[in-house]
Amino acid sequence: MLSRTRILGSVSRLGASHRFASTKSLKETLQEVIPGKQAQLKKLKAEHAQTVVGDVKVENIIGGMRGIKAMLWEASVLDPNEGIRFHGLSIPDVQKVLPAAPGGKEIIAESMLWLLLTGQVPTEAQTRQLSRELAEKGDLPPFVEKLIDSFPATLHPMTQLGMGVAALNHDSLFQAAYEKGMKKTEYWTYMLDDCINLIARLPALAARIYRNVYNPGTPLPALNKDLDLVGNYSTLLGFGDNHSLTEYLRLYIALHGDHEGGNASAHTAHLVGSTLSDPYLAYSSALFALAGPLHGLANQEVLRWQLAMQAEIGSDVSHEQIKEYLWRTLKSGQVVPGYGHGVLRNPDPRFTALQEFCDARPELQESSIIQLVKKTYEVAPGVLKEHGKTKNPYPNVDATSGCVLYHYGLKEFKYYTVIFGVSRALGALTQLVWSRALGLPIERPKSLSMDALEKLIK
Ligand SMILES: CC(=O)SCCNC(=O)CCNC(=O)[C@H](O)C(C)(C)COP(=O)(O)OP(=O)(O)OC[C@H]1O[C@@H](n2cnc3c(N)ncnc32)[C@H](O)[C@@H]1OP(=O)(O)O
Ligand SMILES: O=C([O-])CC(=O)C(=O)O
Repeated sequence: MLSRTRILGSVSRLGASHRFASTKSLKETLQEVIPGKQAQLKKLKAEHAQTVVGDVKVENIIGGMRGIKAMLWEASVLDPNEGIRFHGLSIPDVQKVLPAAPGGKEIIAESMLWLLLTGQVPTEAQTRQLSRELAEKGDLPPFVEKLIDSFPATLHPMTQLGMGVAALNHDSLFQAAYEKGMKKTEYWTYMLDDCINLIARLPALAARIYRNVYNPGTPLPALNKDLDLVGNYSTLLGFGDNHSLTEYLRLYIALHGDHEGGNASAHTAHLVGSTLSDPYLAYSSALFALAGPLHGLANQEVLRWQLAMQAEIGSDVSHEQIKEYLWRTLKSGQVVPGYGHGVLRNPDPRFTALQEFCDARPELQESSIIQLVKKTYEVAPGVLKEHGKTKNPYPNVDATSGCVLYHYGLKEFKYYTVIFGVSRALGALTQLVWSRALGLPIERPKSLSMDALEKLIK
């Protein structure tokens, strides 16, 4: 593990303005940081616009653009072997330096958001100030409550979340200012205001969906202005007195916040936002990408698959029995959910951090579902290597994220991707602010038909 001194070094390596933040607000801090980034981009354009940093092969074009370096994304970069770094900080680094909730130990959404947006580690006071701001802005407009309440309980929670987020654009400050004719230099400030308002409203929106689908008629408490975002979310879900689950949700939501720009949800937000669509519409689109089983929905699929395994072969199973079950899944032409990755080539450090959370808690050590996930991890990479298709036979974060929720009583696994959706807003919305601050253009890559491609090859 890195020493605190080395982590502080890593934070300060980000530049003179990226040391530990002062007493400034989030907007004031960004105001200070933005000119330096704008100058960096100007220099890159002036000195390196024609510098070649990679080449494009036919396999990239037909292979989902895998491997092409094609987007600017400021808050995080994913290394295939080491995993994600947020402004240069690894997961163990952020676990050391980012403020937790009062009485808690895990990173919270606010401190992660501050780091993602500014590249700085917030002080305790700044974190609390942001928590209060989010709680004060967190109520839903009554028409959105009515809209959500009108959905049938059988409508998938992710569809409800995406529709609710899109409807919140009724109040978009960015869109209103655009209609009035704001200057390009003002884009980012309205974008920031919208992004903060959206993040603030996600707990009330996501919890209302949970209440309507799984506990209809149960009253929803008012937001507590002294709680952090996830503390409030957990309370609204009905788990506020379960400290372990609340802490787990804090860690889960902070760690899923950003995974560089090319993943399907973040990229969707970036693409839609590049048309100057407001952040509610951009993030709503991202949520529908997250709702696919190869991406965010895999966390629901993992649990469904592990429970089916448990129902078929029992809880106290041998490695050999799990191997046979894995082979049955593969031979039936299905993917093993929670394994493989588009970029990672080692176990996902988010998976490792969530496993460490389990290892530190005796009640989780005794949980049959958590033990089954662990045993599966012990044999799945070997089976997937032997199967020989996937480039990465190791677990991704979805392999473990749901089982802790399940153990602590949040058992409705069709809801799990909504929690991921509350989290991914932190990174996707951060980049929308940066895209507007840097004046990035509309995204428009070149496509080719197979005939056009063959012509090019000749
Ligand atoms: C938060 C997240 O989004 S993390 C990802 C969550 N998704 C999952 O866990 C679903 C299971 N995993 C997968 O489907 C894939 O590994 C993905 C979608 C994550 C990555 O896809 P790719 O980058 O295309 O993976 P890769 O290049 O290794 O795929 C090569 C082949 O291996 C297969 N493969 C990849 N992962 C798996 C798996 N877990 N089980 C079985 N086969 C797999 C692919 O389907 C592909 O088969 P094909 O040649 O018949 O089309
Ligand atoms: O990076 C990816 O492609 C998928 C992923 O793990 C994420 O979005 O969190």
